[in-house]
Amino acid sequence: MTPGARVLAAIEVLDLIAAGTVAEKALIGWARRSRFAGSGDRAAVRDHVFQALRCWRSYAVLGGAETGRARMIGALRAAGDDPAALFTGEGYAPAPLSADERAAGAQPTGADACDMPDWLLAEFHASLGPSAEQTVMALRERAPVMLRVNRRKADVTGAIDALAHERIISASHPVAETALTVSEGARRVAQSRAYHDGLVELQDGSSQAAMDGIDLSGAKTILDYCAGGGGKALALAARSDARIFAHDIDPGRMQDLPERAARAGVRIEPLNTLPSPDKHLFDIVLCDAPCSGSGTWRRTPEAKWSLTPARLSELTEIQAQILTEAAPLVAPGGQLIYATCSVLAAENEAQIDAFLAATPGWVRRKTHRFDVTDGGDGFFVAHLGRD
Ligand SMILES: C[S@@+](CC[C@H](N)C(=O)[O-])C[C@H]1O[C@@H](n2cnc3c(N)ncnc32)[C@H](O)[C@@H]1O
Repeated sequence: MTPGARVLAAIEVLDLIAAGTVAEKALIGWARRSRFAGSGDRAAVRDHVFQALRCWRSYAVLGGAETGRARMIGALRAAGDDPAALFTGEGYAPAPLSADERAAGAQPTGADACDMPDWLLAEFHASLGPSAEQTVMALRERAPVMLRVNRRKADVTGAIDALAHERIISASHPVAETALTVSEGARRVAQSRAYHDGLVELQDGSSQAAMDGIDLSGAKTILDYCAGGGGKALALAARSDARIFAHDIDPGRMQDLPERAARAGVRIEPLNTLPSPDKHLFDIVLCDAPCSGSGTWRRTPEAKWSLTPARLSELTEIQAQILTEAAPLVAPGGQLIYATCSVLAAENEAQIDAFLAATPGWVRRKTHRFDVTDGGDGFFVAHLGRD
C-alpha cells in the first residue's frame, strides 16, 4: 500500500471508532476486508490509528472537524507535513483537500492541546500539581517497547547480544537495572529465541523498578494477590527463592502463567482458593490492583476517552476492598505492597491514607510514584508494614 492508501485506511478505521467500535475490533475488521494489506501495511495503519487516539482532540482541532479524515489531516499538520502531499486522490489515496478543508483548522489550546477529557485534566492537576502538564503531554507520545532481562537466565549484556543475533536491537534503560528498550525489530520479540528461552520478558521499566524496590530479604512466602498474567510475580521470582503464590479473582487470567514461569525457569504456585488467615500467612502480599491505567495510556489511548468519573469511583472502591481483604493475609512483621499503573491520587496516595486511617496496626514505610516522563509507564507503589 502507498503511504496515502494507509492514511485512507486509517481514516476508515477512525470513523468506525468514532461511531462506537472498539479500536482493536475496527482494526481487525479492516484487516479482514483488506487481504491485499501486508504485515507492514497493517502495522502502519495501526500506528496511525493509535497515534490519532492519543491525540484525538488536538488532531480534530488541527484538522478542523471531528472526523477520521480531519483527524488525519490534523495528524499530518501536527507532524509539520503538508496534507496535500498525501491527499492526492491518486490510486487509493484520500481525495484532495477542498478549499474549506484547507482553510479549516486551528492551533489547539487548553484541554484540546493536552488531549485529555476536561474532567480528567482536572484530576491530573489535582494529583500531580505542576508536573501534570508534562505528564499529559508525555501521554500523547508513543511508548517504547521495553523488556525485562531475566537474571535467572542472562545478564544485561548477554540478553542484548542474544537479541542482536536475531536483529532485535536493544539498549539498557536507566529506569531499572534489568530494563531494555527495543529500537529495532520490536515486532519480532515474541517470536525470538531469546524470548522463548526466557532470557527476556515483555515488561515496562517502571513495573520492573517497582518490583526491584521491594525488600525480599528473609521472605519465605510471597502472595501475588492480583496476579493476572503474572508479570509482577515473575519479576519477583527472578530475584527470590521464596515460595511465590499467585491468586486472581478471575483465575482464567492466570492461564498463561505456568508457560511463562517455565520459560523463565521459575516456579509460581497458583492459588485458586485463598487460605484462611488463621491457617496461613505470607511474608509479603503484593496487590497490583485493577486501576484506571492512567500511567499506561500511551499504550492504551482509547482508555483515556472511555474512563468515566463513575468508573473511577467504582475502581477506587474495588481497590479499597482488595487492601482490606489482603491485609489480614500478611504475617506479623511482613509487608503489604500496593501498586497501580495509575498516577491519579484517588487510586494511590488517597487510597493508602484511607486504608491506614481505617486499619490499625499498619504503617506506611515508603511510597513512590514513577512518572511517564521518567521513560517507563506511570506507576505507583506503596510499602506498608504490619506491626
Ligand atoms: C493490574 S491487573 C494485574 C496485572 C498483573 N499483576 C501483572 O503484572 O501482569 C489487576 C488484576 O486484579 C484482578 N482482580 C480484580 N479484583 C480482584 C479482587 N477482588 N481480588 C483479586 N484479584 C482481583 C483482575 O482480575 C486483574 O487480573
